[in-house]
Amino acid sequence: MHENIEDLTHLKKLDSSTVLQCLKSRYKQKQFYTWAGPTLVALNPLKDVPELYSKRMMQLFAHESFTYKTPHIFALGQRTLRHLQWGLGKTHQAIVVNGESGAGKTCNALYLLSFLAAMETNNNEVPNSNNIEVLLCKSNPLLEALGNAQTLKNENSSRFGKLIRLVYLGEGASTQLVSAHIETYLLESTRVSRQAAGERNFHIFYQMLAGLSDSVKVELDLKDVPVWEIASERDCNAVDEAQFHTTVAALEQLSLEDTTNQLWKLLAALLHLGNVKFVVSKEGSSWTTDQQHHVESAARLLGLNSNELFQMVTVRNFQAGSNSPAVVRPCSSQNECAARRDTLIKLLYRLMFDTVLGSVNQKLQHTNDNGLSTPKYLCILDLYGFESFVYGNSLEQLCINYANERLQYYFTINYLKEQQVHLANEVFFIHPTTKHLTSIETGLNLINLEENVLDKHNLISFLDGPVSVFGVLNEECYLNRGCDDSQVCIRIQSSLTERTKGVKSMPPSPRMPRASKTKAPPVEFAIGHYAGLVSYSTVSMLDKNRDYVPGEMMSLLSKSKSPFIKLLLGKDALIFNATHTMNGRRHTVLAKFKNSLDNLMRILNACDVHYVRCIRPSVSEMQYTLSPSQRWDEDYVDSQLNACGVIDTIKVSSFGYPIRMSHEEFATRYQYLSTSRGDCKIDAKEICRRIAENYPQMASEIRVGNSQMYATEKGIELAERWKLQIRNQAASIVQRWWRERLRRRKAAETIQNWWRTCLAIRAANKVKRWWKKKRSNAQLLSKVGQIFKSVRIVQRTVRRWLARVRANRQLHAQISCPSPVAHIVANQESLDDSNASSKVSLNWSENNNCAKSTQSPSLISIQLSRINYFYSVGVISIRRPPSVRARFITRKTCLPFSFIPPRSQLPSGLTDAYL
Ligand SMILES: Nc1ncnc2c1ncn2[C@@H]1O[C@H](COP(=O)(O)OP(=O)(O)OP(=O)(O)O)[C@@H](O)[C@H]1O
Repeated sequence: MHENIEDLTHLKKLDSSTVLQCLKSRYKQKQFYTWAGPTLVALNPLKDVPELYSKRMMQLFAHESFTYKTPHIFALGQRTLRHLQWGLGKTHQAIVVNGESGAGKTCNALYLLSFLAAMETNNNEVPNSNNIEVLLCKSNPLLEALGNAQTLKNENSSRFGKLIRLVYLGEGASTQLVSAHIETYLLESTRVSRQAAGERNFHIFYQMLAGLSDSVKVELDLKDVPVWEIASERDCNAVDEAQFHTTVAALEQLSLEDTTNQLWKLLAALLHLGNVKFVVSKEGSSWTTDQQHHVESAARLLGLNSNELFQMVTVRNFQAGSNSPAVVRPCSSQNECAARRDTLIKLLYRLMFDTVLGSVNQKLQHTNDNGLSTPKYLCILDLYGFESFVYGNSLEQLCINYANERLQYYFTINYLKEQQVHLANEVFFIHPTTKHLTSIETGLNLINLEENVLDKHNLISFLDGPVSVFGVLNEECYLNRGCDDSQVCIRIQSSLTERTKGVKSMPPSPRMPRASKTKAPPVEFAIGHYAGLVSYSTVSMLDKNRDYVPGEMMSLLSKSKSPFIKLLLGKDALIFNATHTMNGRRHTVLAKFKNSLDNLMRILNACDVHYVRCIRPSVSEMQYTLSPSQRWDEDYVDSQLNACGVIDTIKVSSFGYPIRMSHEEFATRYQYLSTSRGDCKIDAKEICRRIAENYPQMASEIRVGNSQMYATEKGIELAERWKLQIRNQAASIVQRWWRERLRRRKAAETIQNWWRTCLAIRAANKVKRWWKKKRSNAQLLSKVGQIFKSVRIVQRTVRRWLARVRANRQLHAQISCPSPVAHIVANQESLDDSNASSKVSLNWSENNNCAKSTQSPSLISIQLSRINYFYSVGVISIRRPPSVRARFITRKTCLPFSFIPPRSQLPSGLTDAYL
């Protein structure tokens, strides 16, 4: 019965066969991921397993406690993100996904990216289409279309290396993804013009041929062409058309729809150029072609003159010195013409790839940097896998394998060796109850890395040192002395004979003629890489390394009327200049590649690196129909495990502590776990010791070393959990105390309220009483007032009456007293009488002077029978015109003082009396 455990470091027996059996039994149970200490071993299922990467799984792994138990690519993503958020180890984090071609690197990197994107949107919200994580996921199909191709090993092989740098801002849970940048390494541009048998060009060509509408094809002259030399339509497969729409959608989603048409134009031009073949002209001194229509189409699509284009491809410009005039000479052979044509095709494709990538990077650029916090990077490196073909490994394979070699060396030095040296030098504080790790105390003798590391170091210096494969190839390119392929091969072999550790004798390839029989010059050399022996062919290696772009090609392209070509060249002007060294020589492909790898290593050095080792269970074609056990090729898996150092990792990790931090950092972070917190006299190391003492459960997970603290992932998880627990307890104490305070305050307020209410009631009662009293007084007053009012009315009435009586009396008295005032006395009978005038006694002074007198009487009384008529106003004049008896002219109306009978009752002749 084989052990089936989730972490290979927990195996009782740490050897290859036990590890293999464990992985095999897990593979059969469809458990494709296994921990090897901090490293994740990912077995390629060779078929889709959607349930393994579902949204539900993402949600499960987003939950912290799940992280360190179940091996999964999401668990590694979650762990790395936690390290970034908590600031464990270095500020920046990196995940290196490596393995052979077809082992599943790209798939795992994509799942990782989608998990990180989901974590950013909290797994359930609908993300904004302009969010960085969404744009990143959208850019993937586009980059795959432009940079992936079908190879013998993998139907969707990445033909470029990719470093995705995610930029986060903020601390802890508020850490947020703000931008991203995709850096690419060495696009295999030679594939555009030529592919090995059984392989295809980049996917985009087939997608275009399968998906473009007829009208667009007519516009691009793509119709009715029997064969395309660089991307045969016959190689189109069922998924190309569907993928064409995905690529177009990705271009639209990234707002690059303007580029789409230009892209098809450029790719169509490359197809046309690829079909151009060269024949010697009739005169024999120049070149011509049978495919003039392809030249015409290519020139039209590139915005160039067709004659100039053909001329540029078939005629070379020489310049002996910078001051000497240029010499123009036709190419010496068909191959030379074809090479110049291919250079143009490769150049345009590479520029197009860089421009599209530049646009994608612009979209992913950081927009809301608040400048308050320093950015933290989470890098995902998906570099091409180790490659070794039976025949035809060339400069591309040399670069790819060199990159893998350097990554492997980095891993060996930075992880395994460092672990070993560190653990050996540290004298650990071991808790008395722990019987674990006695091997550390007695010394680390389990792994002997010395020789291994030195070997790798030698091999890398053999590849890129001053006297090395790269050295020879670069030197030959710079000297340009016309060395042929076999001379280069011999130079590589002979100049490095003393360093034969790296160069091993290589049996001739089956396809190569045997040297002994044919005496053919050697064109192959072999290198013993960490992953196996690889034979490289030097055929065309120098040309590929030189990657020469003729000046006349650049000047012709700069005359293009196409704005897209101008855009590509705008970038290339910089690239073209940058490809020249200080001494005027052009940088070779190998030199540029080494520079970019040096840069990559610098980035990785600034990061805490986590590894995903992808393992392909079988070397043969994808065997979807076979059962998992049938798909398992033990020797092949074993070689991969050994090659990528999984076995070494397991050995070191079984007693290693991947997380390290200074005593001070640990003490500050976990001081809550120490009983002596806040005591400044105790040093950080002592606090760490006390923490380790306080928690024996953590003893095997956390070690107090001489120079720093060591912890396992589990140890940190436990420490974080306890820290949280203590914080929660402290928080609940503070809350309790605070609530108690609030309750007391509330109680005091209640008492104060009650007392204030009592006081208020008392005061109110007082006011009420006073008011009552006041009101009774007021009532009394109002009664008195009413009495007074009544009294006043009575008084007024009485006074009026008295005044009237007095006036009457006065009137009577006036009448009786002789005065110059007219006194008219009339009786009723006389008035009634028709001859009244005779009876009315008008008694006034005959002298009318009184009317003029200023002393007019104040009251005139006219008695008619029993009625007295009073006129109290001064009479100005009394007249007796002949028509009436008498007329009294008064100063003002006499009405208020007079009793005026109705006119009908007035005696005739007194009509005016009341004027
Ligand atoms: N986790 C996985 N789930 C399902 N299928 C997978 C998985 N990993 C890999 N595969 C299958 O294996 C194939 C090769 O994987 P992938 O392209 O990721 O390899 P690679 O290591 O990136 O290769 P290269 O270096 O050539 O780009 C995929 O096309 C897919 O069919």
